[in-house]
Amino acid sequence: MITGSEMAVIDENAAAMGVPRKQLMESSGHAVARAVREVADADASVRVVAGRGNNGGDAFVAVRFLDGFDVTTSLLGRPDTITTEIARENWAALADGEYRTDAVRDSAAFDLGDPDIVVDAMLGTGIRGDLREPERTAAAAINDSDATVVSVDVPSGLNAETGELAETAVEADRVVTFHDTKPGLDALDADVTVADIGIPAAAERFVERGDLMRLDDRDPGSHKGQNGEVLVIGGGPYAGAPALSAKAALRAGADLVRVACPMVVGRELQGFGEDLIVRPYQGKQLEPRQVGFLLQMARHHDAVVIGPGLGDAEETLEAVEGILSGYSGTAVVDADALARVPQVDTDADLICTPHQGEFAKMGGRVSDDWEERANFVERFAADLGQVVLVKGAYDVVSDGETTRVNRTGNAGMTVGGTGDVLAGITGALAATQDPLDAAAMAAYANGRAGDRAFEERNNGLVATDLHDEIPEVLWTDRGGEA
Ligand SMILES: NC(=O)C1=CN([C@@H]2O[C@H](COP(=O)(O)OP(=O)(O)OC[C@H]3O[C@@H](n4cnc5c(N)ncnc54)[C@H](O)[C@@H]3O)[C@@H](O)[C@H]2O)[C@H](O)CC1
Ligand SMILES: [K+]
Repeated sequence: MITGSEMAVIDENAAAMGVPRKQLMESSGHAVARAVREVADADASVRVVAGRGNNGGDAFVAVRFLDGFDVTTSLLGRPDTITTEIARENWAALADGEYRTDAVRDSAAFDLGDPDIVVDAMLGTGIRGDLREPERTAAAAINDSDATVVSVDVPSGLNAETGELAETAVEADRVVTFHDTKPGLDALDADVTVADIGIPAAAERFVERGDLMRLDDRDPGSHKGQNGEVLVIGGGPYAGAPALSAKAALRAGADLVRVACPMVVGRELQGFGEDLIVRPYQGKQLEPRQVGFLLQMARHHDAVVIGPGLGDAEETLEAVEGILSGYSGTAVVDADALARVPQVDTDADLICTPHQGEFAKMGGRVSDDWEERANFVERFAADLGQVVLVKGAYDVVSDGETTRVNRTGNAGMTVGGTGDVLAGITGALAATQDPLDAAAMAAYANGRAGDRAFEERNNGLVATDLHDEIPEVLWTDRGGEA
């Protein structure tokens, strides 16, 4: 099962891989036509009732595959208000092909007639709220008629995000849904078929620009509040690492980032930027006596990043264990802090970000072959019950069930500090997103930022170069087409 918004992610990934949505629409339309042929007698009359989005577009395609039937296509609205280019093109193809079409101006002008079959293509995954006019009147007419109703993707009125059915929803006899079943379809008294529309498996496996659509405010799946507050627990032997993470978190959209660090590096850390809020504690390194204070702070943040620059002193790692075992929010665990993850008992949702060496130390199996590595990481994540992101030329992200692979990034990024940047981006995204999605998007964004920096700096790239590229990658450069 897949929600409408996750479908849009995969769709965009497919487009990024050279399979544009118009091609998918052609397959969708063909599948709808096949379903109509299955229920239609040779002399059946077919009435297509289409909305102005891509759900309607699928039906316009279907009409071209129904030559020989008595088909009339009604568009609910003016042709120039069709919302997407590809739906408009397929509508125009009907007009140019002398197919029988009409555009319904308002509900008073809608007359269903008495067709044998209705193709319900008013609303698909793009629905918001209850049916408005003229869709509402059309749905009532469809439900009053004796026609066999074939719904495209979902019955108009079913919300593919929540599975909720509007009171005025179309009552379908058959549903042809695409790629995978959608929430709510199971509960219907209808014959549901899932049509393969040619989305490459890679569009789900690999992280691509479509994954970043989850950051879109208009995403119907997102009920995220503000953009989150992140606490970085790092520093001691090193001051640069937590600064790199914290700045990356800010660039990745976090509203507030605080860095808790030993007093000895506090001033140096503050020197890295006025945007950083530094909360120094006594001592030269993290020790168990700070656990209480840090846990209290952590509770007031949406996500914690723990590890950058902490070092591996025994007291420090003991304190890490104390923090993780007392914390129940979301934490990104990086660098030396990773060592204690396998033995800690925690209620927190962890996102562990080891490179291959750290992963091996945690007990994971490594491999040079990314597919084999993906299997190893998946099993390790399943045993651990946490999200694991193993960095490499191909990053592997898994929660033990779903495993994603990221291909962005380049050899220039082997320079120190890029892992700290990744941890910071992951923390910012984990403040508002599901942990697995956050890790996948962060790996993609970090690599893309590195690729953009590499274009300018080549092998002279340094970790701070990535910071400036992050906003562009996350919010401007992610493409998207209708
Ligand atoms: N990979 C795939 O699954 C593919 C699916 N396709 C089909 O595209 C639709 C989704 O298309 P989209 O354009 O995003 O949205 P809709 O057509 O569902 O609706 C948008 C349209 O409806 C208006 N609207 C929204 N809410 C309401 C309402 N409550 N009442 C009335 N009107 C409403 C809105 O303003 C827009 O005009 C998916 O379901 C598939 O059928 C593609 O073929 C590509 C592959
Ligand atoms: K529909």
